[in-house]
Amino acid sequence: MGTTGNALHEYTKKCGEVKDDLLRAMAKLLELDDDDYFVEHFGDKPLTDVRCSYYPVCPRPELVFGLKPHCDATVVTVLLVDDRVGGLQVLKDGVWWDVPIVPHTLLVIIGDQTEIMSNGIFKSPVHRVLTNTKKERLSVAVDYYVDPEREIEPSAQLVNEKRPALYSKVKVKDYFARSYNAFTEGKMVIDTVKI
Ligand SMILES: O=C(O)CCC(=O)C(=O)O
Ligand SMILES: [Fe+2]
Repeated sequence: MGTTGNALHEYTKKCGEVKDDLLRAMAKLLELDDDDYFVEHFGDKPLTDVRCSYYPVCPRPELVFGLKPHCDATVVTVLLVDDRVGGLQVLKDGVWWDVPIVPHTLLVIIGDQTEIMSNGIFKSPVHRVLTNTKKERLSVAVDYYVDPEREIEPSAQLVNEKRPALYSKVKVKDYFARSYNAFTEGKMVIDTVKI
């Protein structure tokens, strides 16, 4: 591995520790018996990928998205956003909100896999990136996924009479397969597992 490869390897390892700490805190918050509930769900062969995105200057931002609306199919995405230019927005109650830039901070986006496992208590937000007429923009996203050969479903501890399972069990690999089509068609893949 070259220098960039080493740096990326170190970076994803460190981000991995952040995401495990965060997922343990989330399991605690949900009062699950096991704080490692989410962490253990990754399985023996979890998938991690890194997406480095470059958004060039765009003369007509009203016509072109940097990245169109979507949800991440991850457990969580750890995002290093450009601290010189905004553009990331999240959809809440039908309104697009700018995600503020906080320098030297990692942004964590909850992904679909956490929404499913938490039976909808944690939501995977719809988000998008706008283009900018003056400044180019960079981001580095580290995506953490459960082992594609495993299945995910709502935690039994978060399913009861008052709150039945909101999502059906799905093999991660199958979820990925649907995810690409959904993205190109502008649909949300999580809707395909909603009960
Ligand atoms: O570039 C960004 O800030 C967000 C990227 C993103 O949403 C993604 O890669 O899934
Ligand atoms: Fe995303």
